[in-house]
Amino acid sequence: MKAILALADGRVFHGRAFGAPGEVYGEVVFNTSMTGYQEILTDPSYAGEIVTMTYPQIGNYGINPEDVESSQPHLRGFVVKENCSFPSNWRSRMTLDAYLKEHNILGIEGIDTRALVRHIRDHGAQTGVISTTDLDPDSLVEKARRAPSIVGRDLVQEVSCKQPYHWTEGPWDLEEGYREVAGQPQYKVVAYDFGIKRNILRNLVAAGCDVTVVPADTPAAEVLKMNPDGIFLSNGPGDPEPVTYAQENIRQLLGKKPLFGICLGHQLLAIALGGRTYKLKFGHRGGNQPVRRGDGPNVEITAQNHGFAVDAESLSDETVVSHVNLNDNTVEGLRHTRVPAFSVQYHPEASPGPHDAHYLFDEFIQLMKDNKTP
Ligand SMILES: NC(=O)CC[C@H](N)C(=O)O
Repeated sequence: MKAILALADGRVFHGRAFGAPGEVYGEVVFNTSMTGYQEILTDPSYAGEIVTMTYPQIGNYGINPEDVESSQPHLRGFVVKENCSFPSNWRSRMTLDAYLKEHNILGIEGIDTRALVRHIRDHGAQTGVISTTDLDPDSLVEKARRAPSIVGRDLVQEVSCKQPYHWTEGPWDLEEGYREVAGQPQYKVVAYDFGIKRNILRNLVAAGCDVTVVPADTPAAEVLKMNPDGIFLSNGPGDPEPVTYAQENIRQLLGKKPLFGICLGHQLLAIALGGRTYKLKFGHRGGNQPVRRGDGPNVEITAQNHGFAVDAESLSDETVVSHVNLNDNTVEGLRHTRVPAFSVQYHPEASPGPHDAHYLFDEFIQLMKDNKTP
């Protein structure tokens, strides 16, 4: 079946449909990870986005029930050069095509993804439409132009949990799969779910935390009533600016309990501290983004997935930029000098990606230890 991807600026790509048929709009972005498509599909941070994979063949190790970052895919559409119909892996249970059909996600293959990515790099990430029902390029470009932009929309409400829950699953292991962690947890953590990835929760459990996940709009007072040792601010989709209730809650929590934020959590913390965010031209999405830690020679290779960033100029004197992206000098981490709060724009939990930044979970533990009230 034919399918078309049309961008708001008029560029059109013809391809073949896989996954579910239909029509969707979303912010067209690209991810340069060579593996990890299942984790990418199920990362709630991609809600509202049409994701292009730069690696030319996707789906070759199939779909297994373990490599998921949430219970279902969240992205709007999936763009690949070649979708592999004959996966080979001992854990594979179904093809990518069958999985996307099951979850009603549109895929388009046979796209010159190199040309698409170069176009996005030159002209910026923008709204696009994938369709199998309307094959008129002019009509699709017009639909892409009229579709809502990712800027200014609160997508957190679409993905956050509705009720609090307790998380106990630890990291994956070849022999046993995901396992519980032995021993009594030492630190009570409340994790705000702005679209949280499971591997963050698994890493917190592995670091010795008793983790309760709460909905994104849980009032600060309610969180404080639970008397946690630390509060985690999760990753999540879309523009941080309209998520004002979270910014307000974070403002109220600052200085009361140690705070650790990742990605959207980092952006929301920055806004709560008086900073601003802005939309990057085409974002950072992939598993090999170099980040410099502090002023020294330490460089981490990191997993990233974001389209917005914190404006360094907007930060107060009390907020230190702790990490910088070596590709474009954007802010990758911050730390408050007076109250216990720090955050990173990238993903120390990887999944998919390198584990260089795993030490950040230990830093959160240390911060909770230093601030523990007897
Ligand atoms: N992974 C994330 O949390 C992404 C943060 C935010 N949605 C962005 O695109 O910048």
